[in-house]
Amino acid sequence: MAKKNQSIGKDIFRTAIIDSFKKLDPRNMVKNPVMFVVEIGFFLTLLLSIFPNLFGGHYELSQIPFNLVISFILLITVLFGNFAEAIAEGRGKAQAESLRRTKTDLMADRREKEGSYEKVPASTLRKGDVVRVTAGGMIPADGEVIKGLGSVDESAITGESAPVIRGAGGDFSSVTGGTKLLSDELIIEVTVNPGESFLDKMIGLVEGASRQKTPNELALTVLLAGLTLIFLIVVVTLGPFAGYVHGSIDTVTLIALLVCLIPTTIGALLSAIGIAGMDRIIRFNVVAKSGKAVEAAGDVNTLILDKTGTITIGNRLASDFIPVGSHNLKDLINTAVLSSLFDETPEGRSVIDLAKKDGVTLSREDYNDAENVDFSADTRMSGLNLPDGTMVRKGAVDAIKEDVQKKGGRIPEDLDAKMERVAKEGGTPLAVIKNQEIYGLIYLKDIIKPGMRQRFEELRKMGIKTVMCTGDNPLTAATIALEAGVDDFIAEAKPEDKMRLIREEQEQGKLVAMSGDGTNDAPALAQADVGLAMNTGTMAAKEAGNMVDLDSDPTKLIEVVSIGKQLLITRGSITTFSIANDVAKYFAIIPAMFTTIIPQLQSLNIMHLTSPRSAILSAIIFNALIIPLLIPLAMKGVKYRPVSATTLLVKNLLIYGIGGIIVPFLGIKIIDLIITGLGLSNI
Ligand SMILES: Nc1ncnc2c1ncn2[C@@H]1O[C@H](COP(=O)(O)OP(=O)(O)OP(=O)(O)O)[C@@H](O)[C@H]1O
Ligand SMILES: [K+]
Ligand SMILES: [Mg+2]
Repeated sequence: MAKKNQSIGKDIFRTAIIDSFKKLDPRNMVKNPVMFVVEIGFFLTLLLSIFPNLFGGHYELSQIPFNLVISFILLITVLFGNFAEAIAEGRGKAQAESLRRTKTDLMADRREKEGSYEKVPASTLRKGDVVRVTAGGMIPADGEVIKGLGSVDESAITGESAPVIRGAGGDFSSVTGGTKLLSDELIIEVTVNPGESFLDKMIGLVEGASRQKTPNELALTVLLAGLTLIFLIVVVTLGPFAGYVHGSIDTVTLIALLVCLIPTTIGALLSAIGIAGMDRIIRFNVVAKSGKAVEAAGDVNTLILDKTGTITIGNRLASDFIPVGSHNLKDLINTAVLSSLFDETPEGRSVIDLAKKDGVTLSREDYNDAENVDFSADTRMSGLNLPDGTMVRKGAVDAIKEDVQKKGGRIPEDLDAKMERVAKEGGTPLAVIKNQEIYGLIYLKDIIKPGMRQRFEELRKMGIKTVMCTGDNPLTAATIALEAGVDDFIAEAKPEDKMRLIREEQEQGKLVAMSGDGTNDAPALAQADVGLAMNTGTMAAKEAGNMVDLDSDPTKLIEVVSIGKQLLITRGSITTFSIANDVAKYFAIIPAMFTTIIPQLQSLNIMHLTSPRSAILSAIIFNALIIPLLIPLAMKGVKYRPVSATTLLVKNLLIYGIGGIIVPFLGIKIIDLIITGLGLSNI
């Protein structure tokens, strides 16, 4: 989607400038206490330019140009802050615009009560409606495929041109309105009402319309407001203090001092940093439902991944039939096909396909009166109940064994050895039963995605623990876990086990991220601090998670974590810089203010600025200029490499702390020289 427009275009720039002025509205500014104080400072200095003796004191005509200049610089400071926020928002708005263009007026084939189909505008479709889409047609609304299988071009949403398979049953059943069916026919049940579609929600998210301060941002805002209040008290008491030593400091100078001391740099950039972080996630084709989710990603300690489809390719196909006990291959294949006759999962269909190669096919029509039992992650079985009471199932070996034992059946002696052989190769064995007789195994093959080991290595360097959580048996799980290089694994996990694992980690004070696509993953996705749902997954999963990956690549959690960390580090670095920065301005202004009153303070005047007024001007100009200079850093983020948290902290303190002290010394001195050169040092 957004990959294409990464640069900031002319339009965004122009809109951002206009928005910087609109944002001057005090009702908006009050949300940012630090910058609001600067705005109040602007109004006061402006008033004092017009009425220099507003607060008493003696009227000096020479005061007016100086007051005006200070007032103007304060206005510019506020505008710079607003511009930073506006430009960060602008990119999102541009992306929303391009998404909106993909929303065209579609027509839909809606099923009526009598079962016939009628053409209606897609905008009238409601939750529960059933529509038919044929090859070449557009999918009119978000929904769940209830019949059929076809390839879909989702490039309008994901930017990926490779078609994806969508079909009934399994974890690939959800489709998105505005995408195009390339082959076959799908019957789809609409899952959303008008205006609530995935695309609508995405537009809202990238536009930032629903953006709220994250808890971290809120905490930092409170802290910055506290600092501002402290400096306000300090500066206000300076007046009487000067009076005590028989001097006086004019109000404009005090306001300039206050603005220099309060953390305006971070105050101005805080919101832009957050928006830019969200934006970076979007450019990775991940839609985050809140900024909080992105931040949580930066603090994640434990990553929970499922095996099938995340660590492995996930296209688990039947590759062999292995009879056990006294049963022959033919009987096993027949029973396996019977158990899979109505199983729409990729596993089920692959059994039918493999049997066909062995010359065994059964027709669904002959079994119309059989009762179909769908696969569920709870039972870990699927199959049929025939009208004569015969029960046919295939499923996870431990689940089948338990079932057979409950019915008083016998476990064939060679079952375990044969199952182990499959599992040790990383395959998934499914046992096949008719009533209480185990006929043999189906060997489901899956392979590990390339590059997984490396990615887990990176995560380890970041101090993140990876746990594979699978419904498969312990042996298969152990094989895959070892091969992929995860830190830990849990096997034979039911959906509630995933959730329990997440809770246990959270109870130890850890932040947990997981990715998932199935309906069975939904509770865990909701419980996790970061729940990354796959776009190919079911609606339930997408709704439960707080992020959706449009490319449906579960390993992207790794990038999401990096982006989250980068966001936190960027904010931390600029905060450090901002506060360190203010220390330097203190050294520029205080001596300048007091040297006439208390000559002893001359020893503090280490910067040797030309005149008190030039010192104040230089400091406040630097204070304003540093904001736009840091916008690129706020937007792009501080570079992040996987290293331990302490190394990172030390490094950033050195760069942004010490840098934050040195840079303004140089900057203010240079500005002072320029002002002096221009002959304005005694304005
Ligand atoms: N269509 C099916 N019919 C019968 N049994 C199945 C079917 N699909 C999977 N199984 C069995 O149920 C088990 C659990 O499946 P589930 O989808 O919950 O987890 P998984 O896909 O193995 O692992 P993961 O949680 O890593 O995705 C599988 O390991 C397999 O043994
Ligand atoms: K400041
Ligand atoms: Mg699964």
